[in-house]
Amino acid sequence: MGFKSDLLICTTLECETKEEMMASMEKAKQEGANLVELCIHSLSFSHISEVEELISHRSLPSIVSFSRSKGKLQSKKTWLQVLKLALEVGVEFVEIDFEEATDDVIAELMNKRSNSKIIISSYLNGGNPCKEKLGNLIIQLQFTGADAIKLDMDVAYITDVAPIFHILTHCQVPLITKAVGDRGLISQLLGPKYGAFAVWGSLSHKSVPGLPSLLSIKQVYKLEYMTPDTKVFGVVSNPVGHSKGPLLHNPAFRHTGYDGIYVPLLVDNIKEFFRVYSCSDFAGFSVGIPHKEAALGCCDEVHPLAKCIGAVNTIIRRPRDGKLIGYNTDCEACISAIEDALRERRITNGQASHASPIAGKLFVLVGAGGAGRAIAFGAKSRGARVVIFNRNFERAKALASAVSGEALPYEYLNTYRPEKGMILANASAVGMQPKIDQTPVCKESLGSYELVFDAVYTPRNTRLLQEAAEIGAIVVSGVEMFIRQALGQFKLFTGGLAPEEFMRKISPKFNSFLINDNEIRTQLELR
Ligand SMILES: O=C1C[C@@](O)(C(=O)O)C[C@@H](O)[C@@H]1O
Repeated sequence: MGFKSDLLICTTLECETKEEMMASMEKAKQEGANLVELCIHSLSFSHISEVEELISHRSLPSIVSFSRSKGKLQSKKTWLQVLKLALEVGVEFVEIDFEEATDDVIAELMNKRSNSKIIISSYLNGGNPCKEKLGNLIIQLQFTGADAIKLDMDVAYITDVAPIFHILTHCQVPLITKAVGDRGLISQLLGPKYGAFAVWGSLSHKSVPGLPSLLSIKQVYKLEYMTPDTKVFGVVSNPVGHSKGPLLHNPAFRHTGYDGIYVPLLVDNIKEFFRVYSCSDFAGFSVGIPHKEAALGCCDEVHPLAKCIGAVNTIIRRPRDGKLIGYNTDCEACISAIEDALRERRITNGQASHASPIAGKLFVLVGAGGAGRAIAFGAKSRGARVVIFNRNFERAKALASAVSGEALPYEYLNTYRPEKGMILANASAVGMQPKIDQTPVCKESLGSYELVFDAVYTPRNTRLLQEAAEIGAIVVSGVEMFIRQALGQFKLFTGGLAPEEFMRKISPKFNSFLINDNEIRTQLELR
């Protein structure tokens, strides 16, 4: 893997006082930034000498920017004075808005500078501009004679980011681009692949929609290692922020020396997503809620198990012909985790047998979405009797008929106790972060279950699992299913075996990663 040591990792500092700005700069440095954007327009200062002091004492290479439209009514004179002063002090970059960049201003700044570079920036509001419009704007920006140009644009959908990659590849001048908003995240995470010389991140205490944290850039994605050949993988989901996929797959790629990156993909329309991101670089995908069923229709070929389940959680782009092939790794992941836990108990009790410990059992499933379908088919394939509860009764009935099971009205779930020793599997989102105080089945009803499984893995120990453990049931966490389905995906993504021991070793860090700095260090030491 190549090392792009010259990648600039930047964060924007908007602070009221010089002292705050200095402290934030220090923090940015600790979190891995090697460049900061000092927004002078956010500062309250009574004399320009304060700005001079700030710039002279900067602890990181800096971009001095001063947006007059966002500023605190400083006059044009102050504005120009600040920019010229920054050049005199020898700051690395000075940034000006395209609207302010008249020929006179540019000439004045060019005359003043020695080694500083001038960035001319523009903000494009309104989403989804066509390639031509973007191309024209870039030409205009280049025409100013700037050393680098910067383009921030609002995006409404993840597919609106694609033109950014196009212009990054074709621009003649160093280009910085940012797609603003939640759906713009990949503009930073994949930018270096397409030639971006700088990426933006946020400080850990100040999350900004659409920006990765500086810590995740350095520790999780390691963007400085990205090359044009890096293969792109990601989890197509909505919401996607809860996914621990990036924390598992990125270190696993590195551990095995595979040149890939795995990113969160916040997708609204999955068909459109695959239509737009159709090049071979986008090599493989995990599919999460609510897209697992619709994903089936996006594939050119579907593995028989996934077809039978009616849900796809893994898609790879076949290198030889670019076709999308769908798989389901959820089914085996969940059922084998439940079987292993039951077998362990049987072995402890001296009752080991070769048959599936699920065979003949009453298997109570909550949820009939993509994950629920995979679990229902898995349970049926092992000879269980499947009973399905789902808020939407029609969906429960449809799934029950597909697995020759029974659907019961959701209201009966809490009183359903036909026999002892049943298995309960929650495949609904009840209990998932942030609603962690919720549970699909009340504690009083859990006594009839020998084993309780929860597909929810954020948090690791859901209320359902806590209460099941309290009454002595065997509990199987969604983390186990998550790891197993990811092991299957890794194999499909890379064609090689997944580093299981390593992936298991890093998974206990999931809950605290990116929250606590010490945890991140521990994670790093593990690698
Ligand atoms: O259900 C899940 C979880 C997941 O969506 C995630 O959160 O990373 C990834 C999917 O592959 C898997 O089937």
